[in-house]
Amino acid sequence: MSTEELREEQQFVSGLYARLDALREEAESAVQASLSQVGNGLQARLERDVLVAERSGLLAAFDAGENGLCFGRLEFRDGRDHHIGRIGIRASDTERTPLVIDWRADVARPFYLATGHTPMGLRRRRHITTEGREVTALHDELLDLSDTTRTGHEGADADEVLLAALDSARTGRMHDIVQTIQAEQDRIIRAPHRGVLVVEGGPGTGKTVVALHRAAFLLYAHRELLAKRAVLIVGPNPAFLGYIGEVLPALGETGVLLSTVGELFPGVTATGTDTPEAAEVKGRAEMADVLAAAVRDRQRTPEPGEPIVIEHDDGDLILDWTIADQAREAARAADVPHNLGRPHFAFRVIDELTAQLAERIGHDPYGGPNFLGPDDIAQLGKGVAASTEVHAAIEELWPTLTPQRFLAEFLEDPTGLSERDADAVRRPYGAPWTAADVLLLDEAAELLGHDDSAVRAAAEAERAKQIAYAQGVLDVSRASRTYEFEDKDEDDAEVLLAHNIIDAERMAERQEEADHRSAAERAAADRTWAFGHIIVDEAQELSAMAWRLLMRRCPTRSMTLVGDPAQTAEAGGCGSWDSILAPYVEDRWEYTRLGVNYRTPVEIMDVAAEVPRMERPDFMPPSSVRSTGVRPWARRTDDLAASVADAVAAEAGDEGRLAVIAPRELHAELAAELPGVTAGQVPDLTRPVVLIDPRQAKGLEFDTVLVVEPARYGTSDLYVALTRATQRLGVLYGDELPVALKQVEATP
Ligand SMILES: Nc1ncnc2c1ncn2[C@@H]1O[C@H](COP(=O)(O)OP(=O)(O)OP(=O)(O)O)[C@@H](O)[C@H]1O
Repeated sequence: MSTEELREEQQFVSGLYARLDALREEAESAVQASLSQVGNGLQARLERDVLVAERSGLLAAFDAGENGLCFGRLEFRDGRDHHIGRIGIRASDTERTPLVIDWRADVARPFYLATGHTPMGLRRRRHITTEGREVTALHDELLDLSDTTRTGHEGADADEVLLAALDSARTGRMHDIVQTIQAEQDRIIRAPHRGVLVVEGGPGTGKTVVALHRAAFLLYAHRELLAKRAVLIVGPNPAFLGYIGEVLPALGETGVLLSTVGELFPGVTATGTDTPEAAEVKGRAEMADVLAAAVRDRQRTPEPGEPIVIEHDDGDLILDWTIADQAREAARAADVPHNLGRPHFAFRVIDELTAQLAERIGHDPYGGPNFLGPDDIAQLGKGVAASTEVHAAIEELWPTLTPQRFLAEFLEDPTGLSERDADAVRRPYGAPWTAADVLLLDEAAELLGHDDSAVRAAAEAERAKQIAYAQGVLDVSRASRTYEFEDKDEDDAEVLLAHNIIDAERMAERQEEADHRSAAERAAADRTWAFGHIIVDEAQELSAMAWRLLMRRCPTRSMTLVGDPAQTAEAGGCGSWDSILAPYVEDRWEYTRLGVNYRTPVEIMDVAAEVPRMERPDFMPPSSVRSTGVRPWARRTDDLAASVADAVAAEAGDEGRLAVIAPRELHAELAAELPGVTAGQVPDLTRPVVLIDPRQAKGLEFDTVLVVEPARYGTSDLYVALTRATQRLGVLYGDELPVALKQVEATP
């Protein structure tokens, strides 16, 4: 191995870190300086906020660069020579020479795609492995086979770097894969952002990690749009979101909101749980019609012949069926949500009651015209409109409803459902909200609408004021040149932030953002937010009502959906991509498949595949990239807790993570024998031993997995549980072993 090459590369990388330090220092002192700036009034504050916001974005990216800043090098046949890194950095010379190219730039693509067959102009591709700031290894691949020069770092196996990554001990947090993205994954990561892209693949094929890198790529390629509108990533549960939460920050990206669907109704925290039956009913597409009908039911009339009699200073007002029915028809004809229809209803009722009063008061007993003129009638109308009794009657017939009140009342006494379904969802008023309720609350919010015209008008006026103000600031700044908006390292900013001009509108937006929150935070607090792109993981689990909610959050339908129908566990999960997508985009969506399993070694995958094969004999799992030579084992026991504890002691290594996957009803008993174990709804996955149930295991991975009482799981839950291990799998049971696992029992 040539130490000279290693030394040269180390020199380059050290220089790169020195530049990173200088840039970071510059950004930090700019932030400090502007924070301590005591300027005069609003203008100074605005300048300061803009600067701090921009520099903080830079700082996040610089921090991301700290680990694995540079991991590759491309030497082209035409003499071009580029280093590839986690972020792009330029030199401080006048040309702003690129020192390291962002992995997302086009020029970096051959790093992931070039092969001996299609070298894409490359002569040599180098993988640079670092620990901290130290270069520890180089792996070279010669793509131009006619080239006879050698560096001494040519590996026997081009996949050495990939295999080392796959074999490494797990930490309880997902890591990025920028160094080893595979060609089939790269194509998905960089696919055009418009429209719906479906990514299907078996366990461990990298669906999640690819989706996250796609988010990073899209934020890079469409920064102006996506930084403003934010990207939403939807995952199945909070533990999973914690597991994947560090990938994007490690890539320098923070403009992303990670959420479960159940967290997408601001102001509501779902703490309750549904029975599987209730969740299934609540997730059905027909719930949209059921709720719409329930809203119409709240638009009432008095019974014919039983009018509401309203006492009024000028005599009783009779609100009968005819008046209410006509007012209701008029309000419904306006074709607006319920709460916005209420003023139409109220207007009609007040009008009719006023006419009634005028008829009575101004009536000419001798048959002449009414005594009252238009002014008198208008005066009467004002009196009717001001009457609290009249308003109470209107409220009774067409109440103003919040989604929460409407849904709580509906669930207390469900209408429009079969008796069995109604029994499944019925529950007392005020019971805690569940994740499936959130879908119904969102639907209800659409049906009910919110009369916020006054609030919106005020917000628009405020925004216009801010734009005018920002324009003034820009004019002054241009004239006096007392401060610079442009980054001194503007080209770096171009690489990192893709901006260089601040216009008045953007500046006004910045001002709005600066005092409070990022786009992602604002999106989290706004039910009507339209995201720039939505990525849905474990998409096969979402119900029809969940899809309605998500589609409302993404009117442009710029979405990436990843999932594996064979891992569908929820009864309400949608069957096929077709049935999910047809109502929204018909057949205008792209489908792609990932076929290689990077997680589970072939020994474990062979066992796991038997499970779905029981139901579908032609089932083909993704092919595993690795083989460990370690076969899974199964053991029968009369003392489950003690045997699990023994197995944990025997299997847990010094490094890495072990998961005991067991039915929830056994958790207390097992945890008692496992000191230091982490369990519960959101277990700390970074701890060495974790106790979870099969549903919680979704999307996660561990070095070693012990599956307990597998006969108690459904097919897909068992398949998920068996495919979580990167190294070793053991099965412990007291009841019985499912037929699909009989072959494992035979192993010693
Ligand atoms: N190109 C790659 N380089 C290094 N590691 C990779 C690569 N692709 C996937 N992996 C690793 O493989 C493992 C499985 O990836 P991931 O969790 O994204 O798979 P998945 O398809 O979402 O699986 P599941 O459906 O079982 O949840 C992760 O540890 C991931 O980092």
